[in-house]
Amino acid sequence: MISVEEARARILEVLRPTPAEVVALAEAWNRVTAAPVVARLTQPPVDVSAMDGYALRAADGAAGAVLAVIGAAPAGHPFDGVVGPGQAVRLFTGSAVPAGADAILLQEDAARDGDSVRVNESVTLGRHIRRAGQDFAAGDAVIPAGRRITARDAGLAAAANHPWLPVHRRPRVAILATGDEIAMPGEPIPPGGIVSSNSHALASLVRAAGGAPMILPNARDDAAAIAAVADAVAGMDLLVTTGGASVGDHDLVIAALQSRGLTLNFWQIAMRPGKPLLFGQLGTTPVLGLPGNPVSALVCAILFLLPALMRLSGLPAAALPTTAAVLGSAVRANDRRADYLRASIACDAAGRLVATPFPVQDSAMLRRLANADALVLRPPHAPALEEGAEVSVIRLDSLGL
Ligand SMILES: Nc1nc2c(c(=O)[nH]1)N[C@H]1C(S)=C(S)[C@@H](COP(=O)(O)OP(=O)(O)OC[C@H]3O[C@@H](n4cnc5c(N)ncnc54)[C@H](O)[C@@H]3O)O[C@H]1N2
Ligand code: MOO
Repeated sequence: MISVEEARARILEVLRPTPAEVVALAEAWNRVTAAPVVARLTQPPVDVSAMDGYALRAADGAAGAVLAVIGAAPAGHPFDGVVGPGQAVRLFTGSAVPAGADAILLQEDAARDGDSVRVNESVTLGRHIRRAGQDFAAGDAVIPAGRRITARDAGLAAAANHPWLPVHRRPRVAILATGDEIAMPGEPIPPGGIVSSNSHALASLVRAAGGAPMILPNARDDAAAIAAVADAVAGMDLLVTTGGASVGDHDLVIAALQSRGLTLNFWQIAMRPGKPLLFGQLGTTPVLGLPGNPVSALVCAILFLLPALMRLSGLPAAALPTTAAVLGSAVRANDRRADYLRASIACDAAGRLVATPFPVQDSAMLRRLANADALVLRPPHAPALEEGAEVSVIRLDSLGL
């Protein structure tokens, strides 16, 4: 059994970002840039006023001075003359500062009288002038490659005059649930069977991470049925299977896919829940085989599928961030499998995060997982800890999953 860290590294080593496609800026939110966004213009393009008021020479702007108003320059209508000594030009927020002027007299600090204006408050050289290029200059890389476009980035790309952006194609992820006992929600359930929750949970997770999920029809515990998916997944960026990964007589995923050329990179990791995780390559399609137990499948998806999707999407791939918390109840010493305990989170009077693991940690208890706020990390062979001891947690609430 390999460690969680080695398993993640082996997965990320194999995966490559999807190729680029060009999308309209309106569609670019949450996509990942495939090239730096380079400004196609300078912002602001010229020196502009940050306030409504008058442009003048700072030397003329002492309190009590009276200046001749020689014109006006509304935003978008630059004044094409020069502001000379003793002169001022009316302007507004966003107006280009006319040649000759080097200060702004605020409207509130001025008294207008026909063609002249009186300075009531002395001006300061350069104050209230936004310099050309103060935000960015043409040729600046304003957004790097490999960044998920936020609403702020979309605004920045627009300001830099980009109607389209090159982004990585959404990773296409095929999802296959296996098992004679499972039925899709709403379908007839075989005797003693259960409804497949994994396909929908995983599809939602893939979508949340910016991927395009494709739920395949469930495969029975039958080698030929599982092998048949090899044809369906050509052209997918990843095949995710659930179930049939353990050691039972009906756990056929590895053997069935090996009959279609699967090369196994690893099988079984030192982790709970999720020991029977497998990873390999089926033709050009990487295969991540998750355990069937719903909690195991989802915890493994959080630990391995999310970073895999980051890599495929063109993002820097990394383990999920952890947060420090204190235990709300004691935990036992751990064995050789890293444990990820489902826990609730609260804040104590001192403002510390308190993580309280649920007393029962069965990997079939999906409701518990859905209600968990965090996973408490218990490294292999970690000692027993008392209530109040420090632990690392992965916040599930902030992942939006
Ligand atoms: N003798 C051993 N038995 C088991 C071992 C072991 O090492 N030795 N490992 C256990 C661990 S740990 C896990 S996890 C499970 C995983 O087994 P599989 O990946 O082969 O999963 P299945 O046996 O097919 O199913 C397990 C469980 O999950 C339910 N299931 C399956 N698919 C779905 C689905 N799409 N949606 C919801 N639930 C699903 C299935 O009905 C079973 O109850 O093996 C242990 N056994
Ligand atoms: O690892 Mo299994 O995932 O313990 O139930």
